[in-house]
Amino acid sequence: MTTVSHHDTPVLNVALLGGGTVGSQVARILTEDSELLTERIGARLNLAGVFVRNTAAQRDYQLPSLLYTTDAEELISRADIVIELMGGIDPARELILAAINRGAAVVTGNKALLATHGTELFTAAADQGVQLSFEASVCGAIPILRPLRDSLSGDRVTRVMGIANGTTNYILDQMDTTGISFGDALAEAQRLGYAEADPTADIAGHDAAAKVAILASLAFQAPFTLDQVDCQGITTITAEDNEAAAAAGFVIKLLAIAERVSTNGDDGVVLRVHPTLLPREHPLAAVRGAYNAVFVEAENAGELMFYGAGAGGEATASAVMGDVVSIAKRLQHGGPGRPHTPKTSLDALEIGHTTTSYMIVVHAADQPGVLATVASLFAEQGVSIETMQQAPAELTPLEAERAAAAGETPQAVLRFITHRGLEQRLADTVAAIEELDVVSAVTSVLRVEGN
Ligand SMILES: NC(=O)C1=CN([C@@H]2O[C@H](COP(=O)(O)OP(=O)(O)OC[C@H]3O[C@@H](n4cnc5c(N)ncnc54)[C@H](O)[C@@H]3O)[C@@H](O)[C@H]2O)C=CC1
Ligand SMILES: N[C@@H](CC=O)C(=O)O
Ligand code: NA
Repeated sequence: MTTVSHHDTPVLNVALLGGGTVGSQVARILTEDSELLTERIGARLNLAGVFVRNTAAQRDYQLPSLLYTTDAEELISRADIVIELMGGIDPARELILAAINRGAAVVTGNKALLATHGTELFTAAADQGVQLSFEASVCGAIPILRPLRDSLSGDRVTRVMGIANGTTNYILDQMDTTGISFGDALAEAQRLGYAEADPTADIAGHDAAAKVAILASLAFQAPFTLDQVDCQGITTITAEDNEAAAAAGFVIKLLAIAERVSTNGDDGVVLRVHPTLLPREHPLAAVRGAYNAVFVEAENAGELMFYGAGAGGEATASAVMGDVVSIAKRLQHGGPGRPHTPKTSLDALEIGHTTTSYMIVVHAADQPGVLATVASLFAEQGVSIETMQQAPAELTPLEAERAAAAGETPQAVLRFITHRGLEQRLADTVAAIEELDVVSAVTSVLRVEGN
């Protein structure tokens, strides 16, 4: 079905099923990043149409109205790659099968479907020799499925454990840190595009259960389904639970766990999703908002941790597009696709171009006006001060005696932490401070990141 455009660039037709939170962002990337994608793939991705319920509805990213259609079959018949972002079981299942049977490759983010009808879909794809990719279905933007399937395929995974649902993590985090009610936190998660169309799937744990079934299928190389997961959601968590957990030094997280178990001659995998108390210093306790994180334990690799945005339109669209580009490269070039060819036109820039913040420790005369003088140098460079602390310089008794005898001005230590600013301006500020007569030394300049 690949066609050639009038510029001799081959064209791959893409059908998008669903134009909601994630679908809209995929449409945006296909449109706005078309040139970049063409350069990476060696073929142009042509968005042939978007299957929706209502062609007249307003969307997060609006395409020309001609591209919206309610005729999925016709759209699929014109596609090399079909991206399913509708959610739900039917008609998503039937449409994916129709695409596969027509020889189109499929990308989906539909964990509910894969965790219930995965075997049927993967068998159909294998029979037809087409790709079915689904990185977006588990933990949004986090590349977790490909590492499990490919990178760890020479190892034996023993356990997968993590936070796999953004909505519930957001709700629990908001309840824990702001005291907001369950209902308000859920409404906010829906507004931000984290929740499923029916958020019961999130709060009852079914979404995390579907994800852990998919994770386990790849980790243990055996098919697992949603109904095999022991699942408890967060609907029963009360403010009292939160208070008791906090008082004991814990935080409540909804964990999804799949582990290889061999007890009393039974060898298999236990799959579970439930609210869990974690010590506040545990790495998973620090996973805030709609972020997800997954620990993978393997016999030879040891412990690995994957972390990133677990939900949201843009983040999830990134994972969808990763699958699309990978498939498109294979369709275009065969095998694993064209090797990565770096762009030579992109320059490596000097560090002065970056933005960061500084901690600057200044030893200066402890006398009126000095602080204002030093602070004015920040202002001159447009550097904003986040915090400033002043303390008298700590001298040993011997040093103090010697300084007094020499008639030296008492010294103060000023410690500044700046807001983020252009590195060059921060460096220039430090140089200007060092020039001041009232400054005896700048004793420490360190960059601050992660603030
Ligand atoms: N929102 C998120 O953060 C993430 C979502 N996903 C998955 O991606 C998929 C899409 O999610 P969202 O974009 O959030 O959903 P959404 O509810 O915002 O969008 C769904 C779209 O599909 C269309 N649609 C649904 N059923 C249809 C039908 N029967 N006929 C025609 N059109 C239909 C809707 O009109 C809408 O345009 C789901 O499978 C979801 O589980 C996966 C990872 C993250
Ligand atoms: N509803 C899901 C969306 C991503 O998979 C979540 O909250 O994690
Ligand atoms: Na992912």
